[in-house]
Amino acid sequence: MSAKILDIENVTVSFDGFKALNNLNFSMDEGELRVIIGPNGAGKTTFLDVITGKVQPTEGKARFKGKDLSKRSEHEISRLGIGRKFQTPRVYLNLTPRENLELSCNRSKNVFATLFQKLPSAERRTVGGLLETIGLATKADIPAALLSHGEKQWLEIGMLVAQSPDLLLVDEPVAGLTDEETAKTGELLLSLAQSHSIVVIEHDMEFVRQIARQVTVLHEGSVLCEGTMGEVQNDPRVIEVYLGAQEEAV
Ligand SMILES: Nc1ncnc2c1ncn2[C@@H]1O[C@H](COP(=O)(O)OP(=O)(O)OP(=O)(O)O)[C@@H](O)[C@H]1O
Repeated sequence: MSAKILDIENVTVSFDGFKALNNLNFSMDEGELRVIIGPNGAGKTTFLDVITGKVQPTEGKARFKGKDLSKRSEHEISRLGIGRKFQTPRVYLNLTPRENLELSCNRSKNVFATLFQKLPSAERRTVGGLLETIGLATKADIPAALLSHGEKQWLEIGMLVAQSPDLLLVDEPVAGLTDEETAKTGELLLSLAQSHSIVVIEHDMEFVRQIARQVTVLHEGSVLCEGTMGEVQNDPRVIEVYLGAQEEAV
């Protein structure tokens, strides 16, 4: 039996009686890349909030590598090895991509120490490798403010990876990106999936098709169905609550 990196058991989250998650059960193996889709309000963000400790379950348990996450702070959970990428990039715009990555490699030191002290050679190599991985080697030393929206997203993904998490949670990484940037983001996540477990939330179906192996569909706070992209997109329940509505909107 392979180890479960995430195990969510009968989790309910109530906001004043409204169940944003409703008896949700979900598990994921170590090394998996899982895409989560579902209509607006299905509970996708709340699901990530439970994993990162931002929201506590009203009922049920969330476990990471067998460790109960309840009553742990967001900071503690991040130190256990869970990194989260929010929808809008959070990079230091006045610093260069290299400096942003150096800071992330070295969270325990303060900003000035990181910027003005020489990094140990192993860390310099890591930053160099990360700049290659995220496709920003040629823009490593310009202010991050000059990067495109897509490049800022890749930089933030790189900053997350620099902290060596075992599990990456990535919320709508291609919203607002060009088609070319979207395809490159897919390649980046697929390459990171070789060495990390990753959960991606996304609405862009082209992108989901590009990266998805296993897809979980959330609806009204519960798992509606799970399977390969082919299985999920032909499931009449998914077409009814999600994909059908998406096509009408196009
Ligand atoms: N703090 C809160 N207080 C009250 N209701 C909330 C709170 N957070 C979320 N909700 C409600 O819970 C439901 C699930 O929200 P959530 O943001 O998790 O959905 P989602 O699937 O991420 O949606 P979207 O695709 O629009 O981002 C929504 O109806 C939302 O209004």
